[in-house]
Amino acid sequence: MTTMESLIGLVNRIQRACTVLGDYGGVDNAFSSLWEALPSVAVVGGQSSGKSSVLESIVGRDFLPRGSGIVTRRPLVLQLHKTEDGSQEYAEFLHLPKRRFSDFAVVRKEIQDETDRITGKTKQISPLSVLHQCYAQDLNLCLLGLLCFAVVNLTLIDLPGLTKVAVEGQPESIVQDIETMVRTYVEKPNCIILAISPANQDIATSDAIKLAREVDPSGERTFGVLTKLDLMDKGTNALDVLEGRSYRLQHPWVGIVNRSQADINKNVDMIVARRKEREYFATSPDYGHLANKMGSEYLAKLLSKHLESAIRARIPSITSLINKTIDELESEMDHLGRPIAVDAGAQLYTILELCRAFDKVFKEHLDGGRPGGDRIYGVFDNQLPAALRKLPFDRHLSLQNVRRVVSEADGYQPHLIAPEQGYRRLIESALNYFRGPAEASADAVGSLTFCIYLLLGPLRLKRACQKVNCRNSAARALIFNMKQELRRFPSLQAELAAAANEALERFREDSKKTVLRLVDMESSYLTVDFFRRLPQEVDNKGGNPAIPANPASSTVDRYSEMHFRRIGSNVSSYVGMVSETLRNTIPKAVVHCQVKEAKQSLLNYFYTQIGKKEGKQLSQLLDEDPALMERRLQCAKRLELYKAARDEVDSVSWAR
Ligand SMILES: Nc1nc2c(ncn2[C@@H]2O[C@H](COP(=O)(O)OP(=O)(O)OP(=O)(O)O)[C@@H](O)[C@H]2O)c(=O)[nH]1
Repeated sequence: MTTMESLIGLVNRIQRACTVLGDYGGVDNAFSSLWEALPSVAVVGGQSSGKSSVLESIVGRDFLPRGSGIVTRRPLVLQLHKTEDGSQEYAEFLHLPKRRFSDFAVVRKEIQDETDRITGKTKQISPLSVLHQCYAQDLNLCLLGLLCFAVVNLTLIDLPGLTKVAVEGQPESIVQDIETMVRTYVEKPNCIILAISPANQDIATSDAIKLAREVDPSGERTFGVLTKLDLMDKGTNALDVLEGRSYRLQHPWVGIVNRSQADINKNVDMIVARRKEREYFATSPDYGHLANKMGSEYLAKLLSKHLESAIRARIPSITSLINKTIDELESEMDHLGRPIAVDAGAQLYTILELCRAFDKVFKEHLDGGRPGGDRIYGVFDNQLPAALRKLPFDRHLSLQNVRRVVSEADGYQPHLIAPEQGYRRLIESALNYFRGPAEASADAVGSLTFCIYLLLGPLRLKRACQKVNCRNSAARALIFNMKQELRRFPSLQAELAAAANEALERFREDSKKTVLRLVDMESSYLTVDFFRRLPQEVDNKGGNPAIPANPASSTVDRYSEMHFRRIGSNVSSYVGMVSETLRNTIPKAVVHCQVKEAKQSLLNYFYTQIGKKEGKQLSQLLDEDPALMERRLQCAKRLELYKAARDEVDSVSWAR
């Protein structure tokens, strides 16, 4: 295969891919228009100027509806392909993908029918294009010899003719509508314009030239084609135009003689028509000297050369466009996640993977770098000490209460030396107050649940991601991916949330029991040392408490106010000591029972829950949203096409 042929194949395949993908020009598409990077040829001109006839000549096949009045009512996108030697020629339509037409008369009928289907049998026009592909055996030896120079497989676009007035059956806006539609094709910088003007009209009135000049002021991509040379008034000729004197174009004008309406009616075939055209120029007294630069064959050759250089010039931008699209598609595929496996083993694997990812992110919440863990510390550092400080020991150890409790404990026989029972009762009832804050700490560490919400709450995705330390972009990506993955499977997500909450609830209960036990332990055995070290009763007359009092003198004051105050203050320091201990041990117990446990066994818990499920239940957990599945399929299809296009670009050798 020559370089040019690979290039041609590439262009055609990419164009076909674009059309299939809906990346066709004019359609606003996220994948930006690859189509626009590829050259094509559009015929533009007034109504009945001979556009379809010119196009047919280039193709070398009779397949387009031609005639007087408005014939072309929809843009026709035509791609020419070369088939393998020996295989039959055929045509295909995008709207009939499986059908091959080998009779070109039927092709013409199908174009007409398809146009009628869209526009009705009216004189209305439609901007929807008909994609038509023509597969010819060997374009160089094409039936009529017409394409003998046309080595490039052309993509050609036949457009409705420009008009000046709306005729019966057409809306007033039609003139503007046609112009707008034609403009959308020809204003693209990749569009090579065949500006068709009939020679039997003054070139100054040419709609084609007018429009071409507007969209291509430099004339780089405009080819002036003068049709109907044979219909000029006797004694006149078009030499001024053809030799560039009337209106100069960047590329030379090409004169054409197409089949007349009479020829069409008589079914004059293309071989005959081309021969007649050649004879016309060869024998024309006016154009004889230009004969080798006139006619359909020459036009095709000119176009081929131009197209080749246009394609070459565009290759770099096509490559980068393809690569950009592939990148976009790949990152979208990453977000959409892998397709779900069908067999139970792989499904289980997917689920367990997600559980693992969930567990990992959850741990990161606890260990730092993510919100959640800090809340737990907040409980230990603020909430617990504040609650401990607020306990009503002042009231409990008021003189009045101490006296009452001690007296009640003494019963009928007041204590002799120290109110042992009274102390115990006072301390025990004071210690009871610790139960509240202890339990509350275990509850507050329900922040673990908050972490679960951060992870699983469907609406919190953005917020959770925002909360993640901005500097830590890898962590942000991890949580985003995991949430994105989980989001695919609402049932699994719900199941995970339920399992996590259930596990955390169990850990919380356990932690509550443990902290209460800590408090109970404090009441079960009092620190003897504390009491041993207590100074003995001192003389209430202002004696130094550090100096042991004389027991004989102190008995005098045993039931005095000072005595009870001292008891209260001793109990208070004991309780203070316990409070200090609990302030340190409650966090340990909570972390041990809840946080550590959650970190260690949440995953196991998931595994046990999931392990109980049967095959069918597993697939129910992976009940992905159908819209997402569809989106992934589309993406994958596009990706495949674009990758194939990239491979083709890569495989084209640019050596001439
Ligand atoms: N004698 C002669 N007739 C021509 C020539 N070119 C086109 N015609 C006739 O002009 C009429 C219109 O030709 P088409 O090829 O259908 O023109 P068109 O511009 O595609 O028309 P619309 O699609 O309707 O705008 C037909 O009857 C053709 O036979 C030519 O060079 N010489």
